[in-house]
Amino acid sequence: MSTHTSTSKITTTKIQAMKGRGQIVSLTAYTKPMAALMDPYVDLIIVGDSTGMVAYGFDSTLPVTLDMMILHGVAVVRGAERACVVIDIPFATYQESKEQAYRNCARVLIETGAQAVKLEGGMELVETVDFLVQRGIPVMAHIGLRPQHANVMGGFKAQARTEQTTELLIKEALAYQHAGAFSLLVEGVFEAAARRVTEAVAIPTIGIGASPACDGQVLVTEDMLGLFTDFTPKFAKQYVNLSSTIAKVFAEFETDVRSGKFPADEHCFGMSANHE
Ligand SMILES: Nc1nc(=O)c2c([nH]1)NC[C@@H]1CN(c3ccc(C(=O)N[C@@H](CCC(=O)O)C(=O)O)cc3)CN21
Ligand SMILES: CC(C)C(=O)C(=O)O
Ligand SMILES: [Mg+2]
Repeated sequence: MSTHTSTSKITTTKIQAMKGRGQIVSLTAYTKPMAALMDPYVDLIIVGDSTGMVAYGFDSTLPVTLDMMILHGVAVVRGAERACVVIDIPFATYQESKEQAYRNCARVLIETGAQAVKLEGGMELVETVDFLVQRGIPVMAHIGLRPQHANVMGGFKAQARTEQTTELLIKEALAYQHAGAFSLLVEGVFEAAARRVTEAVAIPTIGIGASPACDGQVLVTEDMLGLFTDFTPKFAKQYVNLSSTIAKVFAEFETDVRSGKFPADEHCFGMSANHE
């Protein structure tokens, strides 16, 4: 049951103010019906570039385009009455320059009506985030495991295991806060690092594979529902296996069609009372 009493839109400033007031609840969505189903229960909906792996079958998020994110963003915004909607900006559409980032992030917000964008980065992207926020674009900064960096990192590997890498993560988090990010997405980091980052910054941390120490939690919805089975990150809790339910329905449909049980009279035009 949702604890929210009003149906007014949750803004990025409301999300920012939720730090220290209980856990922030978030899930990913790529379509209108999923967004509408989760809207009463979540504070934040992230239109993730994980859609490239979950819905399109790519083996990384790199081939996802700005046009794909905009179309999914349009759909999700139509299903999200109250949750804050944040859209992932895909690989190679913001790293070239802060002007390129502004042009593409502005296009995403204008064409979708979402509240904010999410960008993956380290220290190299702080100046860009500052540029965007000063010009009216709310940014969630995605730190730690950055799937768009998988080719440089040698795959999807947990981050901030050592004291040195933990200190770098804290430095990045503080720099993004200073640049005006309204929140941080912290992915795939060791518990001690997530806890120290969350304690160090005044903006909320939303974790995925980043321990309960964060100010909020997000999961890829298809992982939680058992609708994505190509791989399972250690941090993905599967609440239900909808894949097996759906497969059973498809098998039943096959049986019905092959046996002539479907369609029945009630599914057909002109077959009700009198056959000539
Ligand atoms: N369906 C889905 N769920 C996700 O969480 C997700 C995506 N797709 N696509 C984009 C990224 C990729 N992510 C991933 C993918 C794989 C692992 C993984 O298999 N990790 C291993 C090894 C970790 C290590 O070596 O440190 C694990 O056991 O969790 C983690 C995150 C998270 N994101
Ligand atoms: C970590 C999650 C929210 C993400 O970036 C994605 O789904 O693409
Ligand atoms: Mg992403």
